[in-house]
Amino acid sequence: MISVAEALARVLALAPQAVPEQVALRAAAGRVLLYPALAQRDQPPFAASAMDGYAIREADHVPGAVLAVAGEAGAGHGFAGSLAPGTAVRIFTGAPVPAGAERVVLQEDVSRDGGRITLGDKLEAQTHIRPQGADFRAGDALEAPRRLRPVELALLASMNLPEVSVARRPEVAILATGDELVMPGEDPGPDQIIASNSFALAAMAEAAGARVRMLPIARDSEASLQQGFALAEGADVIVTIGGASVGDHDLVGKVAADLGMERAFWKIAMRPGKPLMAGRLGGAVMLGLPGNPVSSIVCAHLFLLPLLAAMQGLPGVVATRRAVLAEDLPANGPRAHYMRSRLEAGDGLPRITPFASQDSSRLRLLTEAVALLVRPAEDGPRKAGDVAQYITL
Ligand SMILES: Nc1nc2c(c(=O)[nH]1)N[C@H]1C(S)=C(S)[C@@H](COP(=O)(O)OP(=O)(O)OC[C@H]3O[C@@H](n4cnc5c(N)ncnc54)[C@H](O)[C@@H]3O)O[C@H]1N2
Ligand code: MOO
Repeated sequence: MISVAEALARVLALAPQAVPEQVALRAAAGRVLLYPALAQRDQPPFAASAMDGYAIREADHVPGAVLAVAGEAGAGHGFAGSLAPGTAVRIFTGAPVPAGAERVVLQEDVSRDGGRITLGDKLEAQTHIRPQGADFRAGDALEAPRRLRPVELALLASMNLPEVSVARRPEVAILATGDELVMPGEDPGPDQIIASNSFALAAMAEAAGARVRMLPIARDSEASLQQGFALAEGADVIVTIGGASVGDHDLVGKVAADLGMERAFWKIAMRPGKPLMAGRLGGAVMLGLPGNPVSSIVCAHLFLLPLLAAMQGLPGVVATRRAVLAEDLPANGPRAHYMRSRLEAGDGLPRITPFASQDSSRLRLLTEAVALLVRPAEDGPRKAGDVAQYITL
């Protein structure tokens, strides 16, 4: 059995390059910007007032100075002339600062009498002027690749970019397999259970930028699985659930191989998730996830999400963080163990406690977990207080 790191490297080696597509800014939320986006103009495009008040010359900035108000500058409507000595221009937040003006005094700090203002006794050091290009200059880049959050959309808009080049969303086909499965809301027979994993996997894939095609459940027969794979035609990633192990009804690997799947691996030194398989099937990457709900979801965190990231031009990494063990742990076996755990605040690093049961069928327990404690294969016994790695769920 190969290690988790080797398995991830082989999965990422299957990832095709990101395909660029041009989309309107309104459709770009959550998408991955593939190339640096260059500002088309300075922002602000002119020296702008940061406050409502009066634009004046530096030489006139003396306590008690009396200045004649020569005109007005509003946001969107600048003052046409230039500011003569001994004069002020009424100015509002966002307005271009008139030529000749060197600072803005707040309206609260002056008294106005008809066409004149008198400066107060106390003067401020701040000029209340935002220099041209203070936020960014024409040609400045929003670096890529990066996933676009709301704030980046606002930045791209202010750079005057109505469209951006983002990675095409990979399409993921999800194929649950098993005679025992029915969909939620259907009428399960006495030996049946409800298919649950696909709902978590679909949501995870969509949150990672993919489009999802949820296929009808395939039965434990070669014909039904072949039909399932046929329905996955055209998808970029085919995720199967279940039928991956060694039982007589675990036919996913066989049917995929018959259809020409080039296997990258089957079985990894990992718990949960041992029977994971991966390969290339036609134009798609195939990930064969184990059926146990926790196993499939943990494998999706460790392999499907990095794969989808890589397919969109992002690094395919699983971020780990550090925590302190809240209790002693016995030595780990030959498979890396991803233990469902809770976290609590500590002094410095958080404290992590794995649940007593790590049964890979227990979804409800998984909903209580916020972290997966990573126990490397063959890790020795650990003491409370030792530092360990975890993955956030
Ligand atoms: N003799 C051995 N038996 C098993 C081994 C082994 O090495 N030797 N490995 C075990 C491990 S580890 C896992 S994990 C499971 C996974 O096996 P499969 O991938 O073949 O999964 P199934 O047998 O189809 O299902 C396992 C379990 O999960 C339920 N299931 C399946 N699909 C869904 C779904 N979409 N939603 C909810 N639940 C699902 C299924 O009913 C089974 O209870 O094999 C061990 N056996
Ligand atoms: O590897 Mo299995 O996923 O432990 O239950």
